[in-house]
Amino acid sequence: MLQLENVSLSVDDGKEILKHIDLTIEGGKFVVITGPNGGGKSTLAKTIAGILSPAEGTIRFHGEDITGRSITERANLGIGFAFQQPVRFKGITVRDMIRLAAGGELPESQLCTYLCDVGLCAKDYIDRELNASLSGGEIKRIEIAMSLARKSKLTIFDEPEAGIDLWSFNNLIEVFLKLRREIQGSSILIISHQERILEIADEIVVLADGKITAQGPRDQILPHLLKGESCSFCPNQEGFCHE
Ligand SMILES: Nc1ncnc2c1ncn2[C@@H]1O[C@H](COP(=O)(O)OP(=O)(O)OP(=O)(O)O)[C@@H](O)[C@H]1O
Repeated sequence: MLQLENVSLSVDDGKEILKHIDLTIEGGKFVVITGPNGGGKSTLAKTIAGILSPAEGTIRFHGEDITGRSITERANLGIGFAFQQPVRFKGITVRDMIRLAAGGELPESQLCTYLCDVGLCAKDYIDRELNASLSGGEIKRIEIAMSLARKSKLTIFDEPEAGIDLWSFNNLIEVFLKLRREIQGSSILIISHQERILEIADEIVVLADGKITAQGPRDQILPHLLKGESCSFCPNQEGFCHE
């Protein structure tokens, strides 16, 4: 479904953030990318979504070369991205945003289900404006509800657990388990450090120092991540891939 071949990305000062990444994500898979802070995970997610452009390499989605495609074009092709720090829009309600994400009208009951799934009481939130009065955790959950409504072929979540309280985190795991049951031909790519999210992955990818240092089925990779304090997948053996 998604193929990255030899993808590299540098920032303005010449620092190489992604180094020759080869990665394939098959349809119907729930894939978690983990690794030490600063390893390049968010940069990789943004490169797949089209927010950042690689200096070299090719990105293919369903066989089509999308390397030069914009974020909007990729969204239209079916790549959805849930931001680590979601944007807030003045004058637009939660209802409007979820409908926009779904691409049209939605029965009220379905709108409410998306909000309930992320632990928000629909009657309290559906007509709220998406503005600064919402807390970081609330807006994050709304962003996840929008991703559920979008039903993209590939949905990318960058640290969905960030800023979410423990009760909502338990809910979030339920949401991902539900998504995992329902994905069929679609795929989910999650950037996360959380053991409970790693535990429900089909595949785990470890990214450290801009390189993929391990990749494989959860049962192969997770025991190594949990084994010791220092992660055996870190190239310098000093980083901590799992927190
Ligand atoms: N625009 C930029 N200019 C300079 N350095 C950058 C830029 N963007 C990212 N970096 C650096 O690239 C590295 C990778 O950043 P990235 O946010 O992708 O890491 P990450 O693996 O998602 O980290 P975390 O787990 O802390 O969220 C970091 O060292 C970061 O400081």
